[in-house]
Amino acid sequence: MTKILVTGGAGYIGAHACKVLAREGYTPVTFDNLSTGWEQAVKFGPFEKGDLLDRARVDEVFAKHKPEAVMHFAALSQVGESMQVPGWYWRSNVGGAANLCEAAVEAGCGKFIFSSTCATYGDQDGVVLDEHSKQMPINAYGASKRAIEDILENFEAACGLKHVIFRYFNVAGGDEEAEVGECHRPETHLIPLVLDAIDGRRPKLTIFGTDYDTPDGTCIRDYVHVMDLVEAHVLGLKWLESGKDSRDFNLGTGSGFSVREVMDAAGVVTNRTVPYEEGPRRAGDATRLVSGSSRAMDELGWKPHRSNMPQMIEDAWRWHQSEGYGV
Ligand SMILES: NC(=O)c1ccc[n+]([C@@H]2O[C@H](COP(=O)([O-])OP(=O)(O)OC[C@H]3O[C@@H](n4cnc5c(N)ncnc54)[C@H](O)[C@@H]3O)[C@@H](O)[C@H]2O)c1
Ligand SMILES: O=c1ccn([C@@H]2O[C@H](COP(=O)(O)OP(=O)(O)O[C@H]3O[C@H](CO)[C@@H](O)[C@H](O)[C@H]3O)[C@@H](O)[C@H]2O)c(=O)[nH]1
Repeated sequence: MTKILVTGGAGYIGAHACKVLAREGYTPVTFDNLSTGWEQAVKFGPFEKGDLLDRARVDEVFAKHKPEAVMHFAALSQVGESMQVPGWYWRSNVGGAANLCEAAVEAGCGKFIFSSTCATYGDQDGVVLDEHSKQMPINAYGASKRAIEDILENFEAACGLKHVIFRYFNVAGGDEEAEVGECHRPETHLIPLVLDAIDGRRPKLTIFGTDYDTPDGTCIRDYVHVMDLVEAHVLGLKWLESGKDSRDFNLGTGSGFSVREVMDAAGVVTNRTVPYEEGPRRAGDATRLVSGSSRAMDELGWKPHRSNMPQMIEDAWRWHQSEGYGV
């Protein structure tokens, strides 16, 4: 079976990608240092423990498995943290990606699918964010991802490495069977934190900023279901397999939800109230990030049919109430 090297396959999105790749007849080979991931999440193919900054180890894994393509999910990915330790983000995300591209090219692997982010667009309130929008990141995380997009352009020009770049908006929800799910420790993402507050795992949710220029004063994001998102990656893989050119795609739905709207929706789905307090803004947060693009739907034939707020919360809630990875 065709092998795909999945960096970050022990993490939230990477584990869901492995599940869908296996379902589609590929063998996902997870490469992960377990810094924020879980060995228990690696269920659908072999596991190779390693760090992308360890070039010899990356080479070893390419030589052993000879993957047809790379899906590169591994990264440090917290906006707030990136503003506290920017050097770590640049070193790990950008250095790791450069190593991975070089190793892929030297091993004769010519297809690369990359998890980028709408955080590369920065804070452009009122602007529809499509693939032509200017990229002006306002935090170190987004800047490191923007730099990796440049690396991919350079590797294509210099070595012919073909790529698909996916700029995700906010990823939420989980596998319908709850075999894998969102498990960040510490958790920083809004929906799992809202669910933690609802079921008493945390005393309350803190809303980061209520003075933004939005109808209810809280930040607006575009949420996309993780299973829809990883299905787009399989379409991206098939795009490259069919010999098409490198391409970038936003992955969002075009609908924005404020922090308060997410809390309200979670209250309805779970039939509970969300204990909360209002707090100050978090450094690096953009006011509004909503996709204005249908390129993935038009060109890849992507159908994000689970990406509605009640379904995403329901799937996240199912995982939340399960034993998860037992951690
Ligand atoms: N979660 C979101 O809403 C979202 C939105 C936009 C983009 N993304 C991107 O999607 C990707 C996956 O995000 P996630 O939420 O699944 O994160 P995650 O933290 O759950 O998964 C990342 C995985 O990468 C591994 N990893 C990190 N650095 C590594 C290194 N140097 N070498 C080897 N393994 C390493 C971690 O151990 C972890 O298993 C990231 O690139 C992130 O930037 C996520
Ligand atoms: O306790 C919390 C946590 C979050 N928020 C707010 O909720 C929104 C969403 O925050 P979060 O879930 O942390 O996601 P983002 O900071 O938007 O970042 C996510 O979404 C980005 C794309 O928008 C990805 O690139 C990142 O990897 C991913 O972490 C933001 O306005 C936060 O300020 C709160 O008010 N309270």
